[in-house]
Amino acid sequence: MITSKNLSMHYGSTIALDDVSFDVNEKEIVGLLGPNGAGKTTLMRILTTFIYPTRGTAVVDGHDVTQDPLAVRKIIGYLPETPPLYMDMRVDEFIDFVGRSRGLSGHELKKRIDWVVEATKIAGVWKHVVCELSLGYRQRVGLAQALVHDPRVVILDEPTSGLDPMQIIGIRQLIKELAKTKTIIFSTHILQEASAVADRLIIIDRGKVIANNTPAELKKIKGKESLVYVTLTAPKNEAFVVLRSIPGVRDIKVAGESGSHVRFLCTTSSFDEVGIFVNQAVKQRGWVLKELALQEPSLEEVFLSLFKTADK
Ligand SMILES: Nc1ncnc2c1ncn2[C@@H]1O[C@H](COP(=O)(O)OP(=O)(O)OP(=O)(O)O)[C@@H](O)[C@H]1O
Repeated sequence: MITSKNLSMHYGSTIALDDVSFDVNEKEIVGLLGPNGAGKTTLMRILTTFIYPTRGTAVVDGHDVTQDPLAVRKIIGYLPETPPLYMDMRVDEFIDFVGRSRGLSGHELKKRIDWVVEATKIAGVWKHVVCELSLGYRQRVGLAQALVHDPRVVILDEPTSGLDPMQIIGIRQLIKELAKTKTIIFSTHILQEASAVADRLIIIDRGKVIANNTPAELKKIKGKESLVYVTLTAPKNEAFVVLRSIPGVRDIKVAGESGSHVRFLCTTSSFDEVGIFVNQAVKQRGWVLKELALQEPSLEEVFLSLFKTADK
């Protein structure tokens, strides 16, 4: 549905995007993740044809963003970082205006308005003037204007920013619901949010894509070090010394003790070495091995290790 090939964007000497390529499939939810200034907004502004790239191409549903921007705009719903609202209009007037600007009228317009009012839960502020709305409601009206024309592709720049926890849950549910019929790209700083909602995460750092994986795949990306739990029926001090001597083991902690079992947590550069040495020690010393388990890294740990790697 979306293909980006070697996109670069330079603002003077600032390289906001550097050779960014990726694909987004139809009805996929893709989370764009990265620290401040990573290039997320720039990428979304290119895909929505608000700015043109310095180099490279992006194609949305067969339409090139630089050659056929109007065709792209027709099928995209966009919620920018700051919702594009007319402050002195009432919410009902504003959504009606956006719907008409998008070419809707009559029964079709009414049907779509009824749908966005329900989906974005703005019935309670429907007759309010936009400038009187709280940040959360402004965000929801921003979403309503992005969805009123039933776009096939929805691009949301930090859709949950400024929302309270209940509203955040509501927006996440809405994104999941929308993805039954639409392709969605959203940006966020919040890793938990991205992994809870997205089918795939594209992680950007200083204009470059440093990961493009499902949340499950990301967890499998091997960091430089692994955490391994080893539970033994063995004399604690002796077992500690043996584990400490295994090549690659940098740190050991006693993670728990129960009866004759001791649970160790080893930080190691090689899970395999720990396995080989522990099995040897168990055989030679008559210990009993109760557990040898690689602790799966959290997404946070993977995220941090990706950024550390990109630093080098
Ligand atoms: N109009 C502009 N003129 C000059 N530099 C810009 C402009 N827009 C963005 N930049 C620069 O491009 C880089 C990428 O910015 P961008 O806003 O795309 O990042 P972001 O990932 O969306 O950040 P944030 O999460 O803080 O919104 C930054 O260094 C930013 O300062």
